[in-house]
Amino acid sequence: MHITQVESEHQRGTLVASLRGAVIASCQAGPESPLNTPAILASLALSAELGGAQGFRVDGPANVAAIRQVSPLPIFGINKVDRDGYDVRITSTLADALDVVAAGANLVALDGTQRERPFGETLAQIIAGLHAVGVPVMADISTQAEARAAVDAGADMVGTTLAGYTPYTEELDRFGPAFGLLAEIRDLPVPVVVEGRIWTTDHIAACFAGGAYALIIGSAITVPELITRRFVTAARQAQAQRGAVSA
Ligand SMILES: CC(=O)N[C@H](C=O)[C@@H](O)[C@H](O)[C@H](O)COP(=O)(O)O
Repeated sequence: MHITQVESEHQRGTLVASLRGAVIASCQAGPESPLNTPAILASLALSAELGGAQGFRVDGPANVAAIRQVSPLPIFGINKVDRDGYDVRITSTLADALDVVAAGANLVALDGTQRERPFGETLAQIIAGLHAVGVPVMADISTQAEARAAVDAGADMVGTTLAGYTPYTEELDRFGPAFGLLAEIRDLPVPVVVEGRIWTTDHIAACFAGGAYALIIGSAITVPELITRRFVTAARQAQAQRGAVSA
């Protein structure tokens, strides 16, 4: 249902304001993951909520609907679809975005880069389509220029999600959050969300000290394969060091 511009601004502003300082759990599982079913992702989300998470980032209508059934917390819906000929993947069309809204998402996160989108849609058109139904938009970006363009296109928030993952930022250090990009965009007129590669409490302190408005944490909360691998790798390194000392 379309609402007036004033109603939309009020609705979006209230929701964004409620997320200041939040830790949002990204509850996603790759196609190869044993956790990749809506019911299991809903349980993961509930566990994160018990731990104090204040919202979720969720991929696809089925997973959004399952989590909406178990929690009233804000959901950033995304809709990852691979389409031949396009590099954009995270919620690349307005129809993909509206599908996760219909499933229960309160906000939409989408690829906020300047790359070409299917059906010739522009970032500004997709954002306007979501604003027409009162839904705030977080633009996932990889550079300062993209962040500025996303703000000009109407984005309510920007997220550092794609730093290091676009072909032209692949040279960036992929260990730890995108602190360099955060420093470049912290003074934008919209909230900046640090998303991706947050693994330690020191990271969290540094993100907020660096101007982050909220954080989205995925793997370190909801991907046991990667959590386990981190500990196993540390164990192997410790053993190798002990071996080197005693040899
Ligand atoms: C680059 C990209 O497509 N990132 C995706 C965005 O939805 C997810 O795969 C990440 O898990 C998410 O950004 C959270 O990051 P991390 O799992 O590092 O906390």
